[in-house]
Amino acid sequence: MKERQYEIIESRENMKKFKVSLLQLDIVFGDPETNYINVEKYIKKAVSDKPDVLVLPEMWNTGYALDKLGDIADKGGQRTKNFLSNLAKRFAVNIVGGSVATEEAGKYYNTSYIFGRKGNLISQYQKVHLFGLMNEDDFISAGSVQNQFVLDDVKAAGVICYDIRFPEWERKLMSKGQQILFVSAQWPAKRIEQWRMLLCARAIENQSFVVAVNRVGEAPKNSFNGHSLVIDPLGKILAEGTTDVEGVFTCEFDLDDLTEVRGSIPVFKDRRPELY
Ligand SMILES: O=C(O)CCC(=O)C(=O)O
Repeated sequence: MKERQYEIIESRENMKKFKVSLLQLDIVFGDPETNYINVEKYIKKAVSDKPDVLVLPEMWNTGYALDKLGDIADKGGQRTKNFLSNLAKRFAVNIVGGSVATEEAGKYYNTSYIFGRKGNLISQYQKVHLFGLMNEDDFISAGSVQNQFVLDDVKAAGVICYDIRFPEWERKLMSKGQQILFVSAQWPAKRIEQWRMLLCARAIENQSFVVAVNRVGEAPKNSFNGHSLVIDPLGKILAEGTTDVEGVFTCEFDLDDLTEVRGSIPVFKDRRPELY
């Protein structure tokens, strides 16, 4: 697999910067050993950009090898938690750990772990909306808990892939002043235009930055072509991984932009939740 260092599409001076590194990786189907090695390699590469946070894709330990979960799901998420905690601490970087297949008390989950710069577990989340088209609901149990967290002093929330088709869920997550929505995905190439549009809509309606990582590469039933995105609160794409080779791209944005956008069109204040 070739590697590509992505370009920063937009970076301005003199702003309250927040820097994100997106790891738009390939995932080897049903092969956690190879995937942990590859993720570590790309985390080491990404930290040279000195990001505030690293973001990983969905189900990066196993891919959607759902019928093998009995052998390859991470029991209690222990391996992944140790792995991400050590790397977060070693490089003093926040990590939005995408998601991994985990086993908890005989059930399987699509689980995300968020770590702070000291290697501390900040939040964990089990995917709430399971994707029947890829038979996820036949193998995986749904979570029911929100994923809101603070990275340094930045308020954020996280969801996984199919969750972005449920704007009610993102609205709920983003309604307490969250500034960034993180999304980790394995979103197939054939619906990539929907991915782009849904994410821009989530950014506009929640007046927040969206940082979304999608994988590249092939799985037995699907092809993936990245198009990881960083989107500003007006829905403008700041960075996009438009190539289907794996790599890291890093983007900086100005959190102060939120104040202006939220001040000029105060949608959270103007909502009529009593009607809907
Ligand atoms: O909603 C879609 O089109 C893709 C969702 C998906 O691939 C997933 O949730 O894993």
